[in-house]
Amino acid sequence: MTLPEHAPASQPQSPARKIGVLIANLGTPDSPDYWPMRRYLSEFLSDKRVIDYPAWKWQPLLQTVILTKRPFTSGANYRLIWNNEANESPLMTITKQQVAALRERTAALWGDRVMVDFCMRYGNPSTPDVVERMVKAGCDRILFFPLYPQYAGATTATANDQFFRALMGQKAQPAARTVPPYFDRPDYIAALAASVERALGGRQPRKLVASYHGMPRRYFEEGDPYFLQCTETSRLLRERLGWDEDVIDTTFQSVFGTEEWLRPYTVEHVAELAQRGITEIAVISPAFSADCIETLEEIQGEIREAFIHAGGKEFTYIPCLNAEPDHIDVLTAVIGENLGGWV
Ligand SMILES: C=CC1=C(C)c2cc3[nH]c(cc4nc(cc5[nH]c(cc1n2)c(C)c5CCC(=O)O)C(CCC(=O)O)=C4C)c(C)c3C=C
Ligand SMILES: [Fe+2]
Ligand SMILES: [Fe+2]
Repeated sequence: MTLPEHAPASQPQSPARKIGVLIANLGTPDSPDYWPMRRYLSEFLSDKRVIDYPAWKWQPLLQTVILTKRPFTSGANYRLIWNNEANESPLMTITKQQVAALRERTAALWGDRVMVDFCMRYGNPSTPDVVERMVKAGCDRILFFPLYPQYAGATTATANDQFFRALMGQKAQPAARTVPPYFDRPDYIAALAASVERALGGRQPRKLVASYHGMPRRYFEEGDPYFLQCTETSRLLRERLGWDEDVIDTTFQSVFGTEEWLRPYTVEHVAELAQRGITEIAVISPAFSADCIETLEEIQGEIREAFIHAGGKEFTYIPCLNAEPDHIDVLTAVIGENLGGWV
């Protein structure tokens, strides 16, 4: 290609046009030590989509009280589950496995025209860095896929916000699409049901607790559809399993701060179940596409202990869909549908 005289020497030779599929998850600290934990939590908890108090009110409390103590307590929890071999959190390891599996599938379907990569909303690899890499590799179209089955302002919307902010920095801005929530897709529900059957060997438990990450109740009252999408996932899962209405309970975990969050709280609910004589339960966590600190430490630690302490006997944790082949099938199908007209 002949460049016009005024083109800078560094002008890129237009590389082959590609389509980027950018998988996004929440993020995770680079290490469980104090400063990486503090940096990560500060970025996360300064996000207005997560904590919506005015900065003048929230930042002094966050930067002094909360970020003095929480990096130590959260760091200790991350240490319990850390993948020491790869020196990263389980969320990072599983996200990499999901992306590796998706690359195989997309390569088989669309060859090297489609490139798959991942970014995190907080921490590394950052959304702007990966968008930049995709543009440099020749992507003139990007499909952005926040890996949350249920929409929440604090997860899907803030990931999308960050993606669009990253695009603001691009001179040659690619065309962009975002993937909608998939909480009610029959193949996602079928993959959840299969994970229940795998973990329980096909038997029906006395109670299956579907524990979703919580959020302040006020966000729901102000219009966030997360609660409704979670209850719909539970209902469809129960129907798919063919179980009676009282077998699955929907609960919410990970309460943070002093406001009322979505109820019932998982930790209280499992203790009540044990006290009512329901001493064998299974717990699934459909809002997480990958096992993370909230499932590996909170559910399998704190929540399990609350159940046993209240008289519970058998607590079965059903792992997230992670890089299971049927989960990768679902994600590939979602990608294929959302690439309509591009491939
Ligand atoms: C799956 C959906 C999620 C929603 C909804 C959500 C809302 C939300 N979260 C916080 C505060 C914290 N969340 C933390 C961890 C965390 N949260 C999600 C997902 C959702 N959050 C994931 C996948 C993770 C795990 C990340 C990992 O590295 O494994 C934490 C940090 C953990 C800790 O310090 O112990 C906090 C804090 C709020 C306030 C909120 C709703 C507005
Ligand atoms: Fe969270
Ligand atoms: Fe937690």
